[in-house]
Amino acid sequence: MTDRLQSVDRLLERREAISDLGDALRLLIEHATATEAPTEELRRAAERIRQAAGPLGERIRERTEVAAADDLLGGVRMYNPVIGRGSALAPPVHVESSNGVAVGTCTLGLAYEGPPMYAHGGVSAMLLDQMLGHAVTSSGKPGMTVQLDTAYRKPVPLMTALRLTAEVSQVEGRRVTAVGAIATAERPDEVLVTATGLFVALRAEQAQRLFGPVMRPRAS
Ligand SMILES: CCCCCCCC(=O)SCCNC(=O)CCNC(=O)[C@H](O)C(C)(C)COP(=O)(O)OP(=O)(O)OC[C@H]1O[C@@H](n2cnc3c(N)ncnc32)[C@H](O)[C@@H]1OP(=O)(O)O
Repeated sequence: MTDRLQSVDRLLERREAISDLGDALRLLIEHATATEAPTEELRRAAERIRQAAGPLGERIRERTEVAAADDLLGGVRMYNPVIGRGSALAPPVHVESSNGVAVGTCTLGLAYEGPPMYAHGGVSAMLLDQMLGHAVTSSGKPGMTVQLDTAYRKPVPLMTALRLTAEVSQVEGRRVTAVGAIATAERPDEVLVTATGLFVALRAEQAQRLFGPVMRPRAS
């Protein structure tokens, strides 16, 4: 096997392990949120979790370093808080996007609760920001969100399969507008939350100023 194939294998294996750890953390968070276990059990669990966290903290990256398993240009972000399989915060949303249109699916557990039984409004905004971002990126003009307007028409139910949609609606020079919505998978035409986002493609000097350190090749 060539070195390149071996390193691709190692990368895939690492991503698989990161996803597995992410699944375990999400299970932990969901159980820790939903648990009505005895107080003593909570204390024991906290101790065990601290012990498990220790070795992971022995080698950590700086803010200016991209995760070794990520591929920025290829759009692989293992720890993105919406889509990242390795992120304990991410539902995670599964997204397909092309030509300025994005469709996503996810189910939100109790950890995302705002009003009882329903999602926190900030979580809905976060999901939609990400979805609009995918639509914009897939249109070939990636940018950063400079404005996000959300309208909450009906509450988003937890523990229910959701369908998220987004599409580019306008392109004006460096400014790209996209619109999106959250519905349940069962009733995709019944809109629960909508969002309109304005994205701005960065000028080269802006990209350099904001992302200079992570754009440099990794020292081996
Ligand atoms: C697939 C991956 C999906 C990822 C999805 C997640 C997306 C995100 O969440 S991004 C993170 C959140 N966003 C940010 O942190 C961005 C913070 N903002 C900034 O850093 C700056 O506003 C920046 C660099 C984007 C643009 O710089 P700024 O100096 O504001 O604007 P500038 O470059 O001069 O001009 C851009 C244009 O946008 C306009 N603009 C900027 N902000 C706004 C705004 N809030 N409303 C309306 N127009 C605006 C400007 O007026 C200008 O218009 P024109 O070209 O017609 O004169």
